[in-house]
Amino acid sequence: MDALKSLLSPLTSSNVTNPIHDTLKLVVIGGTVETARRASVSAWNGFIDSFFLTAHFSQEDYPYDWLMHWLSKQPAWGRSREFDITTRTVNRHGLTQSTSGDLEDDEDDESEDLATRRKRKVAIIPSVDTTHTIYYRGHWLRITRTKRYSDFGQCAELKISVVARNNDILKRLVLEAKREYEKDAEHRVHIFMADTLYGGHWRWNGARQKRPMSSIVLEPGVKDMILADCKDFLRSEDWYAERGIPFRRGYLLHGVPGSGKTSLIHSLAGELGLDIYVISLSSKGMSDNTLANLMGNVPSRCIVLLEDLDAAFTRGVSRDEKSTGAPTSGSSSNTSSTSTTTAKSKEETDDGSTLSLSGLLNSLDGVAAAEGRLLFATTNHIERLDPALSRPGRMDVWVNFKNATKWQAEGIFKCFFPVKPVNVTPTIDPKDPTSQENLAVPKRQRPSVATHTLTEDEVCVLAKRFADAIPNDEFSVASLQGYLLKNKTRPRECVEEVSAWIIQERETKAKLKKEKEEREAKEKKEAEALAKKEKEEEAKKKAEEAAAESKSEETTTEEPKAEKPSRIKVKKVKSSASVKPAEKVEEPVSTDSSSSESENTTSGEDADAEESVTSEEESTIKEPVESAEKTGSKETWVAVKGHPPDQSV
Ligand SMILES: Nc1ncnc2c1ncn2[C@@H]1O[C@H](COP(=O)(O)OP(=O)(O)OP(=O)(O)O)[C@@H](O)[C@H]1O
Repeated sequence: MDALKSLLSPLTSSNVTNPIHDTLKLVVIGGTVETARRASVSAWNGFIDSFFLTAHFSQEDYPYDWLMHWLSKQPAWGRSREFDITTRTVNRHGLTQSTSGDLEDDEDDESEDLATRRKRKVAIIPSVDTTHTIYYRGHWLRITRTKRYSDFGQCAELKISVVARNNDILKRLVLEAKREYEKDAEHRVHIFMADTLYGGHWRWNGARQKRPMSSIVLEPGVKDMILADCKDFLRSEDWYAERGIPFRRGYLLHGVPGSGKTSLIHSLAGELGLDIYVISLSSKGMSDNTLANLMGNVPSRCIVLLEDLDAAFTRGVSRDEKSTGAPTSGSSSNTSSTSTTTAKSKEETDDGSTLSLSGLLNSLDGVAAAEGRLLFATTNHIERLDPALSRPGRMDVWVNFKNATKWQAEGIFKCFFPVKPVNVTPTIDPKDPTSQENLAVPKRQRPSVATHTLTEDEVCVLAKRFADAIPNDEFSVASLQGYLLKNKTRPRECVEEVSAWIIQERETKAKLKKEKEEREAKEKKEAEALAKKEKEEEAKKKAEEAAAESKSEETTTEEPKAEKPSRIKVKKVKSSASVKPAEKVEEPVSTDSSSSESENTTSGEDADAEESVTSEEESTIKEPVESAEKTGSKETWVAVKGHPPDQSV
């Protein structure tokens, strides 16, 4: 106490006028005030916290999305005084729809260019680490958005605090947010992509508009069959449980590219209200563990899509022949493919992908595999799949997708040119193709589909003519769609010009086929040459190794048996030379600069002959072993031949 008094005395004594003392006085007073302030703030926070209920929502889980979506619709959220402005609206937290904070450009768009640009919406999101207060059902909610760094990278978190006796208000808030989110998501399908980093997790990839089932044109009954099967499965959980059958169902969609496999899955997801979880088995870093992790972490009701199932096994052949699902096909057993595989194998194993067939099978129906999911797998090469993979229980329903039939051609034409004209702008003369082509109309006035007026009869007649012109099973639906897209505003011309298009397509196909064949032939030739070269190099290497080995044996046998006749050693050299290429024996001779001139020009066989001669000579020369050791292995070899360094010089 006395010490404190003595410290403060210079400050309190009235007769001190020294400026240093004044400064000290201020510092002490300021420090005391600040300490008091901090203490009171902390006491207040403690007091408040004892009344507040706080909930945390992590971006990694769905409630975060529901709440961000709900918040995006609150006026107070949009009026935040500290905010980020972003155009990156494709975002898991639902800012793809208009939010209360969005900036809208109200100007009428005059040009097509502007109409396109206008779609880029500017959104306002309250910035991180600031607290916002929102009034909700008689309570003030304190909301803070923070960012933290998790194992999977950056991760946002939402903290909501409310003064309340129990957590009913927070429960109501979460449920309301969930309902609103689901209502808005009704028209979209959420896509999640497998991320193989950090042991495998799901990354939200966007929400796509639902695709109506009517836009998928398949042979009659196929769509209905699949849809009915999926629906039946989803409501049969108890049935499966009663019989002890794992509640899973697999669909294998196989066939030509561009025939509608992916589109059908997208459309089914929309119809069934399920999200899609996409796994690419050939992606970098995919392993048994990663796949098991991913499969174990899908929600109970969803579609899991394994795209291009065969691709994983095409790689797998070179990765681990024992454990992959690739049956040994004719093509893979020929020389060229083997050598190509060998050449690629290093590159493929380097990416850390170690997926095996057993790993894949386990993740599909092992004990840890998720239940309640619909598994869809697509492939263009069903013949490459292992039968174990496609057996019932793993793939219960198989659907073959072929090139377009006449029936499909007619159907897709009708999809493009529906009977009723939609929102036809009166200023456009539908019969004038040039005015139809000009679709640079502002979005609000622009019809959602092509501007044409065709009666039902006209559409039927045109569709029939179009289908008649299309050969069965030659063109994919995707290529027909491409042609129709080019002519989306010219239905009549589209039909008239279809024969010319077919000829052109055939020519292009033939040209591409020829180019492909040439390329393949060239690649095969190169691969064969490479394989031959590799073989030769390998043989050469082996010969070199054997020669080196025999030489070292010779050296080691020489040391303890320095006194023995050297004929034995020579015999050894001779025997090794008889199985290896002659030049290998010659090599040490020719590189030995201290050897005689005749040695430099001697062939391998000559060398052998010479060796026997020199060794006989050598038997009469008692060479000190030490001198040979001093000059290294080559010189030792020479010494054996009777040319000790001191003699040759
Ligand atoms: N049967 C179909 N009905 C309607 N549209 C189709 C059909 N088949 C293909 N398409 C159209 O062709 C395009 C490609 O289709 P999709 O991606 O579904 O084919 P895919 O069979 O999955 O091809 P790939 O095997 O190459 O992945 C899509 O834009 C789709 O609209």
